[in-house]
Amino acid sequence: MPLPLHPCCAAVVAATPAMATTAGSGGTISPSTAAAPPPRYLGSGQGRLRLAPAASRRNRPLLRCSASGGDGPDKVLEKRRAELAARISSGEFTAQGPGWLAPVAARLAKLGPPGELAAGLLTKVAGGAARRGPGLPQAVGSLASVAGEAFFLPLYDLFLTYGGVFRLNFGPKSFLIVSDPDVAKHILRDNSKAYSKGILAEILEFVMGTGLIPADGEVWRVRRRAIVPALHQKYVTAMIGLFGNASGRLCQKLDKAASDGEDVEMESLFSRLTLDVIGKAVFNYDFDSLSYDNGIVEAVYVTLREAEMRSTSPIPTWEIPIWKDISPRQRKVNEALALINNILDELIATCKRMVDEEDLQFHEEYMNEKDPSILHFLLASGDDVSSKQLRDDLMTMLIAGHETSAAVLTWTFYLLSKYPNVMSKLQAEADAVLGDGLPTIDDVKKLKYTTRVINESLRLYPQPPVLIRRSLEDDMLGEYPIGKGEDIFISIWNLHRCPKHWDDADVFNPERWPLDGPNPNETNQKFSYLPFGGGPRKCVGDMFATFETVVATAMLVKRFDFQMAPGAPPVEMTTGATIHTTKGLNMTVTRRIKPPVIPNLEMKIVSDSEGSTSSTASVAVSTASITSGEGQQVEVSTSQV
Ligand code: HEM
Repeated sequence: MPLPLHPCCAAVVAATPAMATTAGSGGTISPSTAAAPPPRYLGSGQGRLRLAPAASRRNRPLLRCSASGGDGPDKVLEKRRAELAARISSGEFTAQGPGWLAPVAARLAKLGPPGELAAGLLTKVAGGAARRGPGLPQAVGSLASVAGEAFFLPLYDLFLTYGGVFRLNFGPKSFLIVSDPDVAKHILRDNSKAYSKGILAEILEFVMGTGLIPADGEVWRVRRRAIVPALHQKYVTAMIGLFGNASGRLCQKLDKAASDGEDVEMESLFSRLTLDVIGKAVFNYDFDSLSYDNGIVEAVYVTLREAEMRSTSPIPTWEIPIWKDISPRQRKVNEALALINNILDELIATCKRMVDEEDLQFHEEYMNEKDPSILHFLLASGDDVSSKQLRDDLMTMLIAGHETSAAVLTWTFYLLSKYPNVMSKLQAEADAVLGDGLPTIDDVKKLKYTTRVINESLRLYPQPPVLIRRSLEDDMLGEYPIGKGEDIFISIWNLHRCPKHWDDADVFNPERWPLDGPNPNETNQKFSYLPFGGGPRKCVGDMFATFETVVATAMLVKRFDFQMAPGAPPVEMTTGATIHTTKGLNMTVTRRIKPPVIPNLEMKIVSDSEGSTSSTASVAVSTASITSGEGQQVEVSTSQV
């Protein structure tokens, strides 16, 4: 999920010409340019991930837009929207038929009456071929018309103009863009059998094979039934220790950076954190990427970046017969895949031996204490599956559970740096709930505000921002008939920012979710909020991912203050399966200062009958305040002794 990697957007990006925008700190929109080399950050030298955001991503053919600068995301989006809205209302995007049709028909019409007749016929035939339902609103896009935008941003503006279902024509390609909650529910839940993963499955085949995300039909049904039980309550609860351990290792790294006065690039650190977690959780492999780089970590990233590249490349060079064997890039990818597959095969073999030697009593909440991984559960359950399918499933979960959680943490910390009042509430909760040891399940249940922060971060930055489907038969989307073979993008970004559904849709406001209310999900939000999808193909790792991100966030904010590093490049978005930054999330991390205890002594002199004196002090620890994030005064403690 572009990265098509997770469940979704590969196709969006593949099908949509690469576009780029950067908004600088002043909130202006300008074509993206390579920035000056960023300052030195922890992880920027030796030991930095090869996917290093700063250098290598700058040249990647990804879609970009800005999320930041001093103005914060809201102002940038507002300004950009105003500009695009003006262009939309000028008719720039409005199409009467498929995008390519209008210019061709116009040229034919210039040829006189026979040409006019041909133009009329062409419009009729092509209109039918494009399966336009009556009145289905249409927009036409081109590289030039939306240059400088990330693909989901123009989709938002077009949604405001053309409505919850419209057709977007890009050259000869055409997509249906869905931003209406009822239509999303219809596709994802009520009539889900009539839709497949379409282009997504094609692009991810090289890495996920027929793993759960790209799989369709019977393969998907069988694998889903085998895998879902593995993520039972006891397993997810046991994982909390793993989340705490990995987050503790990250804290140590940050502690060192704080001592050394080095800024840190948080996006790649979050990527390492979630890689370490998912490796252990899915197949009991310790990547230990937070401690050092090794060949396998490198191989995982080569593979991830390749999937990302394929999702954004207009020409599928990897399918050209000779090229794919001689291209150094493809050779590297093949080597990386071979390495990962070998390791997975070894892990499967080791786990099989463990299961064989075990005095096995399999039951619903079965879990091996030494190896609680999903792989162990699957083998112990007697899952009758080929090694290739098992490998595909493990690889799929590795990718699905890694990039998404890392992206959620990245954008959460970005938002926290912009909203210091939220940060201080979060820190107050972490102080109150967490002790010095690792968090327990009871702690996690008490971290209600932290959970709301994650819920709200996922609303503003859904990972992935778009889901992909293809219609397998004729259907009705609301009032519009559609044909078989339509490629559909369900824009979670649009649903999550729809001004009709959300007050102050662009504002990060965890308070919109009451602490004592239910955890927001697609059902109680009527498909206006679907961070984990919905219907039968809903994410299998939703609870896992929520606990993981809650534990990491609480542990980090309890120990450190986070601010954007001075002089750091503005935070810009690139879109793949998840939303990445283009140049990393460069932050200054400082150990939190414990509030000074200021005794408020009211001395009373007391004389006893023998004339000696003593003093009693009623001591009140007064409220201390420290300066947080962006200069805001934060109340940190009040207590009576
Ligand atoms: C915050 C982190 C995560 C987010 C935001 C997220 C989001 C999603 C979404 C939106 C879908 C639906 C895709 C679609 O309908 O096309 C999905 C599917 C899936 N996710 Fe996640 N996910 C996360 C973490 C995880 C984790 C940790 C795992 C594994 C342990 C995981 C495994 C999967 C799988 C296997 C599917 C495919 C399910 C199917 O098609 O039956 N995800 N995820």
